[in-house]
Amino acid sequence: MSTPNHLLHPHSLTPNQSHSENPLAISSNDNPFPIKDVEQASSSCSSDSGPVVPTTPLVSFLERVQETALQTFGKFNFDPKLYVDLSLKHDLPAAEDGFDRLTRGENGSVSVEDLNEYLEKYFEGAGEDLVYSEPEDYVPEPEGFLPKVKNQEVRSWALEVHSLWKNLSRKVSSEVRDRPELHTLLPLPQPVMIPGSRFREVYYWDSYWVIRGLLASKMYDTAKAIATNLICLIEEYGYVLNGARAYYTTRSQPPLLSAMVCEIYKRTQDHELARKSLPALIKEYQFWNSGIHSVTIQDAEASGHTLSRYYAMWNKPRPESSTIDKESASKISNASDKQHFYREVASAAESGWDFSTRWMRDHKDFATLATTSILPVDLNTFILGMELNIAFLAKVTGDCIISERFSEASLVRKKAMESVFWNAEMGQWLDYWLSNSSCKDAQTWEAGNQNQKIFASNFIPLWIESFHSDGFLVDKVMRSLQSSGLVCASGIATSLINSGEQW
Ligand SMILES: OC[C@H]1O[C@H](O[C@H]2O[C@H](CO)[C@@H](O)[C@H](O)[C@H]2O)[C@H](O)[C@@H](O)[C@@H]1O
Repeated sequence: MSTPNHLLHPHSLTPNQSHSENPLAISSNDNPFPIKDVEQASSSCSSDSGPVVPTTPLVSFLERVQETALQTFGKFNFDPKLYVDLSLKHDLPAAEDGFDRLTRGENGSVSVEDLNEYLEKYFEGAGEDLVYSEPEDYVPEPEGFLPKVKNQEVRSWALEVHSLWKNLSRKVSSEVRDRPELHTLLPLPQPVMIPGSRFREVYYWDSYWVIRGLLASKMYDTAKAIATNLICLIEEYGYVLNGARAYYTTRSQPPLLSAMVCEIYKRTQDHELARKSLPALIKEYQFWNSGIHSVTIQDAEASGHTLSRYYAMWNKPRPESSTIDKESASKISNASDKQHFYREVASAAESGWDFSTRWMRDHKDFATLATTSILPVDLNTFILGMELNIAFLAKVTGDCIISERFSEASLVRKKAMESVFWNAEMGQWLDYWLSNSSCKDAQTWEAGNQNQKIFASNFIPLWIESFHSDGFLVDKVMRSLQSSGLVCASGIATSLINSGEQW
């Protein structure tokens, strides 16, 4: 027996440096989004440093339930996330009291019967607080649907995919709004699309592809609703969370909201959405371009190039995978090294590439994860896109000053990407290893710090007009992609190392 069925209900450089040429650079003393209740860890070189955003008492308690469930049900078919997705039937002290009264064996396990009874008595099934919601703009065959697809077989398959919107559409139940302290699900004002299966909540970067799909399906209102939810998260937290759960507040995910808004704007010319999104997008931009996320590298001429990195505000096991993370860290004995490792794990989750050899110093050893020591090509491409998108949205809403500043910032980042990432010999942009992730005042660019391993992310800059408008460059990069070994019969592999990791 693994997990009780009722719980599986289907409906149910240095941080802070800012001396680059970026016209929008933010001084370390002038952080515009002081994150609420952030614990500052010490910043010595050997120990973990950086901010920690606390989670809620409910999340911490559910991690304890998760641990007991593992001890009781065993590893087989065990999904730790299920337990942090439960919501309380009564208040937290009652559930804690019931939990403390369970009779335990030596390893902390309880009998399967007792635990099932306890879970039934105190919790609603995971996902029950996100209720089905019929998307109002869904029609079985939208007018003008994929006009270029003529083949009947492909069209019917595409329509089948289109019909999945009906399965994935949800809204947050009113109970979450009324008693948020009983739920790890966060209240969102508009309907949502979930990835499905164990992912019973909205995810940040998944929403980009969701919106691309919704636009192809002509479901413009649903697409706008999803962007609006993400804007609300920025208004509340200062950044878009990894996902809409209390345990995802400690990190973001690849920042693609500006791309979502622009895609919607280009189809609908919705000025109101463009206008409403701008302050939020600027706030998000500041999140990614200040404090721990921002690093400056000096080139040989002593010019500073400021780029961004992933850096989670968390140095403990990820609550949704707490039991797994603890096991991964079990060989690390020093407490501070453990914290450091947990931050690297959470930062890899922030990258969306959880997990990948891309973030490991030794691809055979997961404990060598070093996400915060890497300046990633894809993240900086997304931020370059953000600069261009903000410039565009500011222009269409009549704010020429903002528009010009962001266009200038995009030129500065493009130059930084060319100086730090571009490798002319390989015809790719390469991730850059920081010499030291937190201790040195200035880092000087060194050719040997470019990570010469091949990843799909090395080609992502071609997605952005500033790069793909250069025909000569496109030819060179395309030749490099064709011969990279990444192009497979059914898609592009993320790396050349078959490590068993997801990415
Ligand atoms: O499709 C949703 C996301 O799924 C993966 O990551 C998520 O699950 C992890 C473990 O449960 C969690 O730690 C991570 O933060 C989540 O985003 C996937 O790797 C993501 O790219 C994807 O957005």
